[in-house]
Amino acid sequence: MTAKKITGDKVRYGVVAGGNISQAAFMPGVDQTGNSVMTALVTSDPTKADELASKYNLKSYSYEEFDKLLQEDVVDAFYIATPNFMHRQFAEPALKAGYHVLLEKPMEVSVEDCQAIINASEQSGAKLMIAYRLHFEPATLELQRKCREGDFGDLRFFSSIFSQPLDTDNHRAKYDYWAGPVPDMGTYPINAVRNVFNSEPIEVSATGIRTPDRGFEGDFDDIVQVTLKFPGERIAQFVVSYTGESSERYQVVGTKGMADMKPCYFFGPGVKLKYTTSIDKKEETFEHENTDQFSGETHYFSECIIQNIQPECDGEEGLLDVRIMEAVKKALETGEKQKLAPLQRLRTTQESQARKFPQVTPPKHMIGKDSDKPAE
Ligand SMILES: NC(=O)C1=CN([C@@H]2O[C@H](COP(=O)(O)OP(=O)(O)OC[C@H]3O[C@@H](n4cnc5c(N)ncnc54)[C@H](OP(=O)(O)O)[C@@H]3O)[C@@H](O)[C@H]2O)C=CC1
Ligand SMILES: O=C1OC[C@@H](O)[C@H](O)[C@H]1O
Repeated sequence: MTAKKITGDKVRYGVVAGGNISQAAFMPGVDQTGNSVMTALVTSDPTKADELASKYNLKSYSYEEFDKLLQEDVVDAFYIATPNFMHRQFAEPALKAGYHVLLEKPMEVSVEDCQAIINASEQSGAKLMIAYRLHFEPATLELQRKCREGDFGDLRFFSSIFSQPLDTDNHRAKYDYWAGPVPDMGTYPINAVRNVFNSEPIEVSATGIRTPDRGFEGDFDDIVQVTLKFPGERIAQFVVSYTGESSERYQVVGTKGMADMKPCYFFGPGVKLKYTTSIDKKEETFEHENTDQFSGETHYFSECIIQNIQPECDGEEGLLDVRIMEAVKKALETGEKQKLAPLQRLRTTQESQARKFPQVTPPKHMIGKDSDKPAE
């Protein structure tokens, strides 16, 4: 199969899974991109197949009908937002069939699965992008560029926290490590520090704990501390948690100055990512407008499809994060430091990727079996 060519002026998207992030963030942001449109929904929930599909004027399909959809001319691309362990199940056949794929983070639950998804994309030439919404967020891109250009001197260390209390009903609470806080939230500090240092870690160590009476069905540590050693004697550490109060921050310290970003990972109405720098003891704060990060990533990916450009946050970027998560898992299981083969990725975030779409208002209520939960 060869990659789908766009015939109209908009990329037609099929949404796979109508969960929280699809309903609250991706779907409401598509219209204002101007270069993207939704035409199909793939869901296991009959209420979503009916009500969510009609809200956006979409053709709906069950998971069992996915192959049928691949044979029809209804979409050019998919946005896949199933739980992590189901990403390959939809991404691989879609890419093989020539459909472009915007795949939610983390890319999958093993390097082997990530590689299979990359192979499928290379086989047909269809574009693959991992939905790293912060790769299109102006404050993030600006700070990462300053770090790499030496504004803070020789970067020495990175430190971060990301915490969010998790509802015991959420799918993340029911499985193993791969639905736990390291793949779910650790993606953010891991991806941030790789782009801040423009480098890949060579050693990983980790400690995890389980909060007493946490009420989660799944077998995973709910608070995890990770240390990453980078070439050039640089270090990064972060803590992610499903049981602490919501909090997020990262700090980068160099020989000449430092940056402190807070908030740094989240999105949504009113969330303005902001950072303060301190260089030669002079403090300055940088705050950008609140942007719709989902519209931004969708606009960029559609542009890549239309103009035949390899997306910056492609499958390699996703795999390199999952490679670290696999090492964290081993470090937690064995209590031992894990070595990673030295690697250097040739691409990194670019400020030209910034997109400034106004934040859309998410719907007040979710449709379907998740409807008891408020849209975030
Ligand atoms: N980029 C970002 O900022 C964010 C990314 N994400 C990523 O998006 C993905 C989905 O997350 P989110 O929307 O929060 O998850 P939800 O639990 O809210 O939704 C997941 C959806 O997947 C479908 N599904 C299919 N099989 C299962 C299963 N066994 N258990 C639960 N759901 C199933 C359901 O959709 P249906 O009923 O339609 O079949 C369900 O509603 C994850 O990979 C996550 O990491 C999540 C939040 C933020
Ligand atoms: O942005 C995010 O923050 C909360 C997480 O649960 C989610 O999966 C993640 O992508």
